[in-house]
Amino acid sequence: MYNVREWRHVFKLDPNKEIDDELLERVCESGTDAIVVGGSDGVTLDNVLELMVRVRRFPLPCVLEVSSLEVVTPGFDLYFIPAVLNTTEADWITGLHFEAMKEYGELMNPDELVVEGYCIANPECKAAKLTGALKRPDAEDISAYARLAGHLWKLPIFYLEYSGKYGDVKAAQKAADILSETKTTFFYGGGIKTAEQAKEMGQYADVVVVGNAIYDFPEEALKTVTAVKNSV
Ligand SMILES: CC(C)=CCC/C(C)=C/CC/C(C)=C/CC/C(C)=C/CC/C(C)=C/CC/C(C)=C/CC/C(C)=C/COP(=O)(O)OP(=O)(O)O
Ligand SMILES: O=P(O)(O)OC[C@@H](O)CO
Ligand SMILES: [Mg+2]
Repeated sequence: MYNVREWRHVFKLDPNKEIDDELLERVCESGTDAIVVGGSDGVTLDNVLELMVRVRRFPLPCVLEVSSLEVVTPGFDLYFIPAVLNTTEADWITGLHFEAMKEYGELMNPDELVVEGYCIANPECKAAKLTGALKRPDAEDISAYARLAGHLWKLPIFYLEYSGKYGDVKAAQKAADILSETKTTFFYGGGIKTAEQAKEMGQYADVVVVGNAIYDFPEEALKTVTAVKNSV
């Protein structure tokens, strides 16, 4: 299932964090729709390849979320390419992407690349500090970014990112309303620690992303899959 429009839930695994074989197996066999390999610091080609090989033993899509040029490598089913909508630093919107086109343009298969319009709504998270997305967008701003991604740029994915912090449910609801009129798939990620939270965001987001909870609260994290899939 390589069409993100059909997904409801993904686990994001951080190559810079340890996960044992038993937990990895439970994560990959949980019924989640895909594994996204990504993180914003300490991500190297070595730890990306190591995790890719381990995830590849399981029959579900394995996606690399490209956070630096160093980790671009063949072998994944899909490549998610973040472009940060709410930064003024051009490197994170088109700059590194331009460098990537120069370096990998002739090698890449465009069908495997999926652009994510990122709205980073937690200015304290690492990705916000890295990319200079330091102004907290309010619900109205988030709606405007959803319109930018969905109506104007017609991106495949709008990603409302609260990395590490549970987000504003009303803002997610408004973004969902806007994106429901478009072909853009709405990803929500950030701070989901319980099945209840996953279910709540799953009412609005097309795809719910669970990251840190896998490492911090694995039993609860595993329950988020059915919670999202059973929500409307
Ligand atoms: C044959 C071959 C080589 C094929 C490959 C084809 C290919 C993939 C070509 C590259 C195409 C391309 C356009 C690449 C883009 C290059 C690039 C570096 C773009 C910039 C991306 C970007 C904006 C990064 C900023 C950081 C960011 C938004 C990361 C997203 C992930 C994220 C937010 C993780 C959360 O971080 P985490 O570490 O989990 O944080 P916590 O510790 O707080 O949890
Ligand atoms: O790690 P958490 O807070 O679950 O966030 C998931 C993902 O959106 C991070 O990019
Ligand atoms: Mg993380």
